Amino acid sequence: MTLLKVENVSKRFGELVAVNNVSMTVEPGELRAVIGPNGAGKTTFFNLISGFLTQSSGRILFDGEDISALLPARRVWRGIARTFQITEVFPEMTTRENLRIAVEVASGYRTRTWLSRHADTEVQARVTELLRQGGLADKANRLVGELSHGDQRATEIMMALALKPRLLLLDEPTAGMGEQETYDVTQLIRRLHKDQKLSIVLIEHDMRVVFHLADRIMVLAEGTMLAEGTPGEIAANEAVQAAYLGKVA
Ligand SMILES: Nc1ncnc2c1ncn2[C@@H]1O[C@H](COP(=O)(O)OP(=O)(O)OP(=O)(O)O)[C@@H](O)[C@H]1O
Repeated sequence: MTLLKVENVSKRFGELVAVNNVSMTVEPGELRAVIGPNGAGKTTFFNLISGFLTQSSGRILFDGEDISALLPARRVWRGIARTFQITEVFPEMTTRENLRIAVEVASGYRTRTWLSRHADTEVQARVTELLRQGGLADKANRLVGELSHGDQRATEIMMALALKPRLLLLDEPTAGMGEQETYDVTQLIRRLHKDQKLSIVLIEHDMRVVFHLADRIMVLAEGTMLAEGTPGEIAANEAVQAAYLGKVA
């Protein structure tokens, strides 16, 4: 069954139509990129999926159920997790502590004052697994604020994964990063997608990242969907070249 179905969604801010009648489907295990020039409506589109904004019209189905009216937290519990353009971690805490908080929240232990030995062992095992998957094992005891931008992003992504999402939304995961960090974060996303068959939608400006990762790409321009297709189809699309890729080159 289709995992995410966005149907004819629009978002108006007064006179401005930031997202104009956009539809998109994401199948289980798919990695979908959303690209487009500045102000195209990408972040607004993400905010509609995650529930930080409510659409002016249209609807959003997740796993066949209409989630259009659900608050963000409810969508998280349904299985939609997201990261932000600006990394959201606790810089004064270690990588392990950051992940531990996320695991405790995900397992409902965060509100308890005391954990049984069994629960504690379970949490620790999950944290260790996430550290390993995120390539962070050797940085487990470092303060996150002292890590490279790429490792901070990896920590944030693994915190989102602690929620065991069925859909991960990544808003410009390589924003502001140098070559090496961009490469490392791209490899991490690729691993999560390929090894864990995680369904991912990502907004990304770096075309090398997009064409390396995406199964399918949707191009937004001025709030409307300009094109949709495989990386090959998008690269060959003249409207896209004219409106977007041409400007980048
Ligand atoms: N809360 C808001 N109120 C009013 N206008 C908004 C709001 N959020 C976004 N917009 C406008 O909607 C349009 C789309 O913005 P959005 O941030 O979604 O684009 P974007 O494609 O993510 O851009 P960028 O690549 O620069 O992040 C822009 O014209 C923006 O100014």
